[in-house]
This record gives sequence, structure tokens and C-alpha cells, in this order.
Amino acid sequence: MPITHLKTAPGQPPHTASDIADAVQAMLTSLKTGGAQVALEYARQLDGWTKEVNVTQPEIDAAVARVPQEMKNDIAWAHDNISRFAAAQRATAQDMQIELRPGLIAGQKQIPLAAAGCYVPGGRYTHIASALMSIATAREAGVKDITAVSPPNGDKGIPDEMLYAMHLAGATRILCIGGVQGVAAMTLGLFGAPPADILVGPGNAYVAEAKRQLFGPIGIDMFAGPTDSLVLADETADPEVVAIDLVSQAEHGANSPVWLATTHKPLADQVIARIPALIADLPEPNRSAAEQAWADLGEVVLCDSAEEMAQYADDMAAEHLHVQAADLDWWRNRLQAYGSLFLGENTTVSFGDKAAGPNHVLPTSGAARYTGGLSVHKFLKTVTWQEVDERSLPDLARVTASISRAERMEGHARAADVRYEKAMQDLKVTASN
Ligand SMILES: NC(=O)c1ccc[n+]([C@@H]2O[C@H](COP(=O)([O-])OP(=O)(O)OC[C@H]3O[C@@H](n4cnc5c(N)ncnc54)[C@H](O)[C@@H]3O)[C@@H](O)[C@H]2O)c1
Ligand SMILES: [Zn+2]
Repeated sequence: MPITHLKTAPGQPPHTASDIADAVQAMLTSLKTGGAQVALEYARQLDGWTKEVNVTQPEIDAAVARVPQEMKNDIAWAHDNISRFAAAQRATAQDMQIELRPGLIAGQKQIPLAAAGCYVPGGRYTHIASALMSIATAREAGVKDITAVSPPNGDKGIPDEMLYAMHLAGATRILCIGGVQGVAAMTLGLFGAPPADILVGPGNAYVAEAKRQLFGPIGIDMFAGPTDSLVLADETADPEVVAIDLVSQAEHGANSPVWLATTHKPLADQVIARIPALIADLPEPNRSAAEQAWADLGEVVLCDSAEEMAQYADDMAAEHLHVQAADLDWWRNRLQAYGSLFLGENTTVSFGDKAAGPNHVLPTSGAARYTGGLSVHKFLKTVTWQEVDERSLPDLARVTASISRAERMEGHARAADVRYEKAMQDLKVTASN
């Protein structure tokens, strides 16, 4: 039986509008020629920032001193989880070597990138947790030079708590500059930063588009669109909790979809009835964001079975997938497409967003079909090497020359031939001795 839609989404999440792509392209072009001067001019025009971009050590120290001890403890608690999770991930990325044939040895090596650029969003909200997610993960991967950029919050610059988090997580330098100009500063190596090898971190449509356009000579973590969340609930779920969870993620922005799939119609009805009041109770501007996200993009579907719900989840490939249903092991084994999975009512996407440990920089807009989120692996190059001695050389050279000639690549074949001949020569010399 097909899935029943109890609430459909009349709007579609916007794809990168071509006017944003054009605006970003024009900005990057002038940033490439004009460098720091142009970056400063954009910072002034777009964010009203006319002060120093480089945050100095005394400024960091002063900010750290102003953050209340309790807040520091909480940020440090989250940082501890996030960095220990990343360290455990790092331990799974191993060097290895294998003797494929006698005398043909090949291996792989993990090499951390030299310089990372971490974009920490700071427009609408102060994304303290994003600083921890990007910077601490780069640090655990072994990246030596980490630049963190974030836009100013009014004329005070980067908020104290954010500076504390960036510093704690291990940023080498902090630049108070956001948007496309912030991304360009890390790419071009402005304001004392080396040109980054990789750009990571979430950001708004301008930031995401800038990263997309710069990708190629420089790496990026992923193309990140607006955040999205899916809750799967059966008759064991609490409708009040499910409704609160959906509203919590709709708060991200008007273009952030939240979806519910359930096998239990009374739950769906209760959630749909409850959400407007929960949204109305939020402060502004969160309320308007959640209201529009729910109205335009919120979706509720009724499924016949757990298997049908799982299939719906695989099709949606949500960034955040939260199961509030019986038999969590079944779900953990069955589900195939998500950025991060939240199992059971005790946890919530908010936990993962802020403090639980796994990274919150995750694939959006269906990208979970083909990739996971930010991890130490994005900051590591898994490179390979090979070495051959005389035991394998004749066979390897002969097979290589044979395949090369079948491909009509005579130059390749001759590079194999010359080695084959030398090996034969050496064999003769050894035999005559
Ligand atoms: N998925 C995640 O892990 C995650 C986590 C945190 C935040 N986010 C996302 O990060 C984003 C944060 O967006 P934000 O806007 O609040 O902060 P932001 O830091 O991404 O962007 C602010 C910057 O945008 C630039 N800008 C604004 N209007 C512009 C224009 N018209 N032209 C050119 N540049 C312009 C400004 O220079 C400003 O510095 C949200 O989309 C949020 O969902 C995602
Ligand atoms: Zn969230």
C-alpha cells in the first residue's frame, strides 16, 4: 500500500538560486584580484565591520576571562566528548602494508592535511558547537595549522563564548570575518593565514556556494544546504516529545524541513494538532523561522509497517534521523541512509547538535545517499605506495607491457620492458657468478 500523506509540504527546499551563484562568483573574482583590501570592504558593507580582522591573543584572553566558569565547564564538557569521539575515529584510520606477491609490497599511509580552514557560522545564531565540531576534529586528525573564521556579531565582533570554544578546540588563529569574504580569506591566505588545503564547516547559502565554487584546487567537507530532520515513531512514542523535537529542528530556518513518519495515526494527529502551539511559544526570530519551515516544508506520512517507514527513511536520506520506536537494534541494522542516527526517546537531535560527541556537520538535501558527515577522515589523505624487488619484477613487467600494448600505449610498455631487460641482465650476472 502506498504511504498516506497526512501533511504535505507545499513548498520545496530552495536549491541554490542562480542569483546567489552569480553574486558569489562576482565576489570571488574581485576577492582573488583585490585580496585583503576587497575582503575588508565586503566586511564593512555586509557586516558593518571596520575593525581588525585578526583576533589577538590578549583579546582572546580577555574574552576567556569574561566567560562565566559554568559556561566554560559546559563548553569543555561538550568539547571533551567531541574530541574523544574524533580521536577514536582517528585510531580507526590505519596505515597498512601488504605483500601482494613475493617482492611486491604496497601500502597505504594516512597523512594529515597541513592547513585547514574552519568556517564557523555566526549570522542568526552564535554557533558555538560548530566551532568545536570543525576545529577539534581537524586537531584530532593531526592538522597543524587551523584557521577559524566567523562573522562579527554587531560591533562587538565574535562573541566571547565562541572565542573560548575556538581557542579551546585548538584554532591556530581566529579571524573575525564571515560570509564569502571569510571563505576567501582562508582560501587565498589573507590576514596571516596560509592558504587552506580544505574548507570545512556549515554556513548559509552564500558560504556554501563559495565553498562549492572554490572546490577543486582546494578540498571541501561537503556541499551543505539547509539542515533537515526526520523522526520515525511508532505507537510507543510520546506525541508531546515528538512534536517538541520536530519544532526544535524547524527553528534552524524557514528552509529547514522537518518530517515525521509513523505507523500510528493517533500519534500523527496529536503531533499535527500540537505543533502550532509549540511554535507560537518560541521567542522571535525562532518562531517565524519554525512557523514557515513547518508550513512550507513540514511533512507527516502514515506507514503500514516498520519496514515501510524504514524504506521512506532510506528514500529521504535525512541529515538527522531519529527513531522513537520499539526494537532499536532492528532499526540500527536496517536503516541505510542518514547523516547521523538518533536511537530512542532518551536522545534528541539537539544532543547531537551540541554536545553528544559525533560530528554535527552532516550531509543535507539527500546527500546522505552517498556520504557521511564531517570526520577526521576528511582531514586525512589516505595515500598509497609500492615497492618491487627482483622476485616480482619479471612478472609485473611482462603483464604491464602486455596490457599496455593491448591499450596501444607503447610508451608505457617500454617503461616496463626496460626494467624487464635489466632484471634479466641481473639474473644472468648472478647466475654466472
Ligand atoms: N548542518 C549543520 O551542521 C549546521 C550547524 C550550524 C549552522 N548551520 C547552518 O549555518 C547557517 C548559518 O547562516 P547565517 O546566515 O546565520 O550565518 P553565516 O555565518 O553562515 O553567514 C553570515 C554571513 O553571510 C554573509 N551575507 C549575508 N547576506 C549576504 C548577501 N546578501 N550577500 C553576500 N553575503 C551575505 C555576510 O557576510 C555574513 O557574514 C544556517 O543555514 C544554518 O542552518 C548548519
Ligand atoms: Zn539542530
